[in-house]
Amino acid sequence: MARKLIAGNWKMNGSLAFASELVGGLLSRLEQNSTAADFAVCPPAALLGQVTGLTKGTALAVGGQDCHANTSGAHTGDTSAELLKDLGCQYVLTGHSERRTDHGESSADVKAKSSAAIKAGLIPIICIGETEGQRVSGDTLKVVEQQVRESLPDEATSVNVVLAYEPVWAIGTGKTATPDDVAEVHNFIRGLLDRHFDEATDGKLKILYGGSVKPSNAAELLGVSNVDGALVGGASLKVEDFWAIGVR
Ligand SMILES: O=C[C@H](O)COP(=O)(O)O
Repeated sequence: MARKLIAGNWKMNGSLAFASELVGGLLSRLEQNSTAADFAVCPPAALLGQVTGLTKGTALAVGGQDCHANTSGAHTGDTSAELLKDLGCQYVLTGHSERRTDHGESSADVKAKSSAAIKAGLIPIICIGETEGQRVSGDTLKVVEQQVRESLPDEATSVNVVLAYEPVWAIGTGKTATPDDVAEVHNFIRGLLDRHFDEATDGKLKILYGGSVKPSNAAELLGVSNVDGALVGGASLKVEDFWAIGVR
């Protein structure tokens, strides 16, 4: 069975001391245990150099939270995928709903960023998901299909990208999609991907679930068919909770 990926998105949280403590805690647990899941952390850009320094040569992967579509240039405040790769990252989040909302990122932007990530040798974790209004209107599958189709870059294969289904209404709210909700969307995405790549992508292209994942609901959510891991926000900020989500 393919290993699950448990990725922690720290969002705009953390400090030098926090990163040192959290990463240290994860590394000591990884050294002392064999796990059935792979772990990754996605700290804020300013902490990436410190974190990749701590994780170099270990089983803990690191990802950025965003990258620019261009390789370099006059883009104040942005970070290129090349620099993330140079720092030692393996992943980068693209299209997180907070970036789609806070920074007006469209799926076309997400596609361009994901393409840049692949070209730089990173695996983009491409985030998609419907808002509460879209779910209530019965548009969930339509929205998810459009986001998948418009966000997947041309360079995508079943092994160089990861998708993360994050219903926006479940992010940071404590509301969690039911296992049936998650199964419906993940099975639907799997069907889309199989048709898109003209191959059975099962076990290769990972589809993560994100939205209020915590130790108490992780086993149930990670047990749903076609859930290949989790993208964890709040609960990734406590080493015991993040570890407990991946090690059950
Ligand atoms: O990227 C992570 C998601 O936005 C989930 O955040 P949350 O676990 O705090 O709901």
